Amino acid sequence: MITVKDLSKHFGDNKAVDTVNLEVRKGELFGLLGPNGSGKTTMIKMLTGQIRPTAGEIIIHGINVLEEPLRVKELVGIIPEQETPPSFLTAEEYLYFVAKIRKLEDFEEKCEWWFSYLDFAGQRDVLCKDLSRGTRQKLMLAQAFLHEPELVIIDEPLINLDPLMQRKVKDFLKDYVGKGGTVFISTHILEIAREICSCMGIIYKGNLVFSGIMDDPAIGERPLEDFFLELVN
Ligand SMILES: Nc1ncnc2c1ncn2[C@@H]1O[C@H](COP(=O)(O)OP(=O)(O)OP(=O)(O)O)[C@@H](O)[C@H]1O
Repeated sequence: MITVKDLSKHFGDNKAVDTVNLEVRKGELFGLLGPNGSGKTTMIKMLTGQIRPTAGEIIIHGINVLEEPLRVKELVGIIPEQETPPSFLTAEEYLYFVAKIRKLEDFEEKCEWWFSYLDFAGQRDVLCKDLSRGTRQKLMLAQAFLHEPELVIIDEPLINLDPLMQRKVKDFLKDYVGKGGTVFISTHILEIAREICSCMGIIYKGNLVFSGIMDDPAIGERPLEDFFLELVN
């Protein structure tokens, strides 16, 4: 589903991402882990066509992201880091707007499902600028999954959500990949990865220092935190 070859992004002398190679297969819930400033968001920005790499190649669903960014954006659901929906639309207007762009026909039913599942129907008529941060994140999750894309890429999926909503989103993500979807998340919260991801990559100082399944023999019986700290210290 995602193939990354020799991918780099340098900001001057800062090698934010440096010659990363990565494969994410269909049906995986892949977690990109790493300490602050290690290159997670830079990776996601390149995967989603928000910034151009310094070097390397990204193929998503057989499409070259650099050559056909719009085709990739049509196929993929995206939640960028700390993204906020347009301030001048209400929550419902925003979802309907996204549904129109995605050319969905039965969108009212789908929007209703999201309002109900994430329990924010009461805020549907509130302008996005006046929504709480958690409700904005619910809206961003709804818009990313509305067209049921084959791949969803999310920078910090559970940010600003309370424990109940975190539980619901985790269950939803596991269910989504169980039905054949693919989800790529970045997080610096190891417990999230341990709980929901089938595979993970660990990035440190721009280098991918580990990539494998969650019960990879290299991790063994150690707590994930110990394994992580050995790699990033
Ligand atoms: N637009 C930019 N210009 C210059 N440097 C940048 C830019 N964006 C990111 N960087 C640098 O690239 C490195 C990686 O940053 P990035 O945001 O990808 O890390 P991260 O792993 O997502 O961190 P965090 O967990 O703190 O969000 C950092 O050193 C950061 O300062």
